[in-house]
Amino acid sequence: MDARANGLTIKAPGRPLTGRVTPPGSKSITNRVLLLAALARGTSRLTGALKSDDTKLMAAALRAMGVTVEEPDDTSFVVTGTGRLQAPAVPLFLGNAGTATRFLTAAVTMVDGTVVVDGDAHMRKRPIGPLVQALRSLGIDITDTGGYPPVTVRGHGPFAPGRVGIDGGLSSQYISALLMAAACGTGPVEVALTGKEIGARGYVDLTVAAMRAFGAEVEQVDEATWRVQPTGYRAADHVIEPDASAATYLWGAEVLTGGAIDLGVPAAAFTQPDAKAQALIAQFPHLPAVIDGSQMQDAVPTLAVLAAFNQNPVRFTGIANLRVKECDRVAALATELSRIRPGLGREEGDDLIVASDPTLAGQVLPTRIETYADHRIAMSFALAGLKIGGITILDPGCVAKTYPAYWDALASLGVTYDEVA
Ligand SMILES: O=C(O)C1=C[C@@H](OP(=O)(O)O)[C@@H](O)[C@H](O)C1
Ligand SMILES: C=C(OP(=O)(O)O)C(=O)O
Repeated sequence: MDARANGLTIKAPGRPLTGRVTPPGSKSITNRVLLLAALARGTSRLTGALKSDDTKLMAAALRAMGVTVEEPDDTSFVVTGTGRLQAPAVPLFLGNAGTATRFLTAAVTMVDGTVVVDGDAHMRKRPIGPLVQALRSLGIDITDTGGYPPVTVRGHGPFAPGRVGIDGGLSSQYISALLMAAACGTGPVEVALTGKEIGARGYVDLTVAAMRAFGAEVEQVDEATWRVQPTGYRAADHVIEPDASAATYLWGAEVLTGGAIDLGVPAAAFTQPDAKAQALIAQFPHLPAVIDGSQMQDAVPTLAVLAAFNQNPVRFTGIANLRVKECDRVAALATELSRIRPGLGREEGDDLIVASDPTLAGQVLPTRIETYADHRIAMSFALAGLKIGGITILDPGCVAKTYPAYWDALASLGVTYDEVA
């Protein structure tokens, strides 16, 4: 099996999938601790790390700013920082890594010099305006391109003490970015939410936990305000937990095939928000009629594909910001589900409605699934291929963003593929 193939046609196994597959390290935690270790003075050993497009781009950007990032093995980074980032000689290219792009946009304001933060054509369509405006309100000289990358920062040192408001409605990553940079300020900084409730608060909790692990003092003053003390960061050794979003595909494969897949880690041990999806996945084929996806956003593609085989239809709510992820996931899920069987998925406002059809299982429905360069569309629709014959996932290599070994992991459970040239 070659993930560089134009497509992979999945052969429905027709039997329960059993075996042991440990998901790779968490993307969210890896990219947080890479940055925090880089901002610390001294050497930090990060183990259990994810090595994928998103984390390699983060590591490369940090190297370009004078940080030593060594890779002694496939799951470790050893990071040696000086407590300062240097201005890079060329623009930082961050592909379609939202975490790296947003986190670094705030962090590079501390650099003495000009930094351009840029991404690929997809990232250039993902909004960054609210973060840029918040940084500008702190007196930072920063410009974006109509609300999108590339962003140009003329850095002049750490944040001054004060308060910064941020609307995290489009992305919680803006809040995480400000919090992580704030600990390197010259005095206490308060980060306050403006606008309505954010999706995925759990990602901010993840940020606070990572910051504390590297010596930061951050307290949540109230529901909408965090106060960060100017401690800077202390080098630390850190064990990164497996990726909860990656785990959802394995939990999904297990319930869809009636199998038993040992992830080597219980669902309750994850601290990432997507682990909440496990309690829903365990209810398959009786998923609830309404699922609020706001606190488990990256798990929604997994749940949506499972919903197609559920006993009752499912409406997904709270997912408006799935429209500004790697692709418009609300539209992509509706379109690709309906490619399998007309009407299987549809949009209603920003909700996604998945019509359930348990009789899909066992049918042969030759379908070429467009993946829109979105790893989660590829990985979730592969689950449909476990039950339906003829499902082809186009551009299967896009899983390299967060789970390069995905196709091998399914193969290790006995799934086979035909390559489409
Ligand atoms: O902070 C993080 O690690 C992430 C936050 C979420 O994004 P948004 O905050 O942009 O919704 C999530 O979708 C992304 O995969 C990872
Ligand atoms: C939205 C995602 O990624 P990011 O925002 O980190 O690019 C994701 O991995 O589903």
